Amino acid sequence: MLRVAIPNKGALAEPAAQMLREAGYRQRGSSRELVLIDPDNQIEFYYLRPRDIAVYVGEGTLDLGITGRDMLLDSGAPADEVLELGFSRSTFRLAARPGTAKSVHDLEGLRIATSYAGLIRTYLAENGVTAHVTHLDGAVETAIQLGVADAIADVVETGATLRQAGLELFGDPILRSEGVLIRRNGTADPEGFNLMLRRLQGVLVARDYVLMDYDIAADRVDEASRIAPGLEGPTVSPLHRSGWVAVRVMVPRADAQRLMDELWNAGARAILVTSIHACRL
Ligand SMILES: Nc1ncnc2c1ncn2[C@@H]1O[C@H](COP(=O)(O)OP(=O)(O)OP(=O)(O)O)[C@@H](O)[C@H]1O
Ligand SMILES: O=P(O)(O)OC[C@H]1O[C@H](OP(=O)(O)OP(=O)(O)O)[C@H](O)[C@@H]1O
Ligand SMILES: [Mg+2]
Repeated sequence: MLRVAIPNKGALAEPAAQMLREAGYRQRGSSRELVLIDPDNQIEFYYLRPRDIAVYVGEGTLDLGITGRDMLLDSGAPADEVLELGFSRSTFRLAARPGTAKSVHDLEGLRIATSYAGLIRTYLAENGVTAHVTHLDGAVETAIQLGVADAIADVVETGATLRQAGLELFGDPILRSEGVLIRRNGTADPEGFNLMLRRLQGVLVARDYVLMDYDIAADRVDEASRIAPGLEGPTVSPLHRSGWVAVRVMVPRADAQRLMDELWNAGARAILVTSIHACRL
């Protein structure tokens, strides 16, 4: 059986389980379940703390895992990212009270609190800065108010938590993170790995793309295909109306409205957009 680590709580847990369900895997019904076997797919899912997942996968105890890129790199575990999953997007950034610092170089000799000590130590070293790093489990924004730190390095999504704490971002973003599928580096593909990869890729494509159908005069297909080329070129079928064809093409969901406008201007009519429920490319 393929053994796969899934985050049991936090920002990654629900989107990871949802993506696996969409990929046709069983997921647990209650947060009390720590292990779930999906016999149809020959997979054991282990629900673990997101921070521990890279460690288990890096040691080879588990074959694959879903965690955040920031957690993977912070752990230093010998595991590689194999697929970006597009959820739990965040940026790892420096913040402090206004006026404290303008860049990482202003942190010389100061105290920095973070849950990602590995990441920040590497970043300080890369920038030739020596500072005191204090590791905290969470709620690091409060460390400044409590006088434990002069600056923090933390995960930022909307920035609402920082604003609430009266803090400001400074310096360049350190890392852009999202949920990722990971595996131990330098090992042979575990049994069932390629199947899971293809299924997850299918979910990503089904989420990001829509099908666009339209009718158009045959002599304008080339022009329309330049507007919406599709992944592997459009499918063109004959229509009863002479000189016209039906075209089907996959387009990014986010571009659908703009492409419909442009295709209309290029002579396309009866333009329809349909969601993709599942796919295997
Ligand atoms: N508010 C957020 N929005 C988007 N992604 C986030 C957010 N907070 C954390 N993440 C990302 O989710 C992943 C897991 O972080 P999370 O905060 O859930 O873990 P944790 O702090 O160990 O768990 P917990 O907060 O439950 O103790 C990380 O990759 C992080 O970048
Ligand atoms: O930019 P925002 O949208 O405000 O999100 C960022 C916040 O979310 C995370 O906290 P979490 O809820 O995971 O608590 P934690 O600090 O205990 O990990 C992160 O550590 C920030 O505090
Ligand atoms: Mg957290």
